Amino acid sequence: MNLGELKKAARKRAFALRKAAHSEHRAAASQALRDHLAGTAGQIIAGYLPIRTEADPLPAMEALCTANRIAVPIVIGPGMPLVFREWRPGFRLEEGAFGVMIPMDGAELVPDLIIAPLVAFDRNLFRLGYGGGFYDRTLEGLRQRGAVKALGFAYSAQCLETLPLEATDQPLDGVLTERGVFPRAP
Ligand SMILES: Nc1nc2c(c(=O)[nH]1)N(C=O)[C@@H](CNc1ccc(C(=O)N[C@@H](CCC(=O)O)C(=O)O)cc1)CN2
Ligand SMILES: Nc1ncnc2c1ncn2[C@@H]1O[C@H](COP(=O)(O)OP(=O)(O)OP(=O)(O)O)[C@@H](O)[C@H]1O
Repeated sequence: MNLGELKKAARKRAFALRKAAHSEHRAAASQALRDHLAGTAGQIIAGYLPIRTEADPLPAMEALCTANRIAVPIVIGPGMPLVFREWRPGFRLEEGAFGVMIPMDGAELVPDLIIAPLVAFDRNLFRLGYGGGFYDRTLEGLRQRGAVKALGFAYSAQCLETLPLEATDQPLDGVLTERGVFPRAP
């Protein structure tokens, strides 16, 4: 199998694991993220509006939005990094690329912290997404320009022993699951 096929196979396996975990641990994961970030102030935090069986960061985003500015990702085109638009509860939404909801109005913000959805992660905190390379390109660009932290948000069941990797894959700074922060393998 070539790399693309290996990634596709890992994605398929992890989707099934994520789906099972989502029905069992959804509330616990949302609460764990909320607890983990409690007390954060004065930051620009990129969350996301969840699709399918992604861990749900909305309770944390709602709790954080008074002391911080919250943004969500927007796909502006294939091969492009994501941009982030300000989000608050009640903002008018429209459907963007890939069926993801995006705010209709809101300032474009550069995040200090990115809460990244994912399909699978590994013990070295590498991440597998839907295959567009959007978070990889975004993190590469932001890391070149300054300090940005990337926190993966997932169910612990989405941890695979090894992920097929390529040179452009950007590691996360941490992964938060319903069981807390996942340790990087020694
Ligand atoms: N909630 C959420 N918002 C997000 C992302 C995400 O992963 N989750 N993104 C992260 O980048 C961007 C949207 N990118 C996405 C890219 C692909 C698919 C997707 O479902 N892909 C299909 C295959 C698409 C095709 O090629 O036809 C699939 O996986 O089956 C979803 C979102 C920005 N917003
Ligand atoms: N910084 C980059 N520059 C150019 N190409 C890139 C970059 N990052 C990723 N890519 C390309 O994007 C494609 C998809 O990457 P990958 O399979 O890792 O996406 P993903 O992490 O699963 O998706 P996403 O980040 O959108 O959730 C790959 O062909 C990869 O080579």
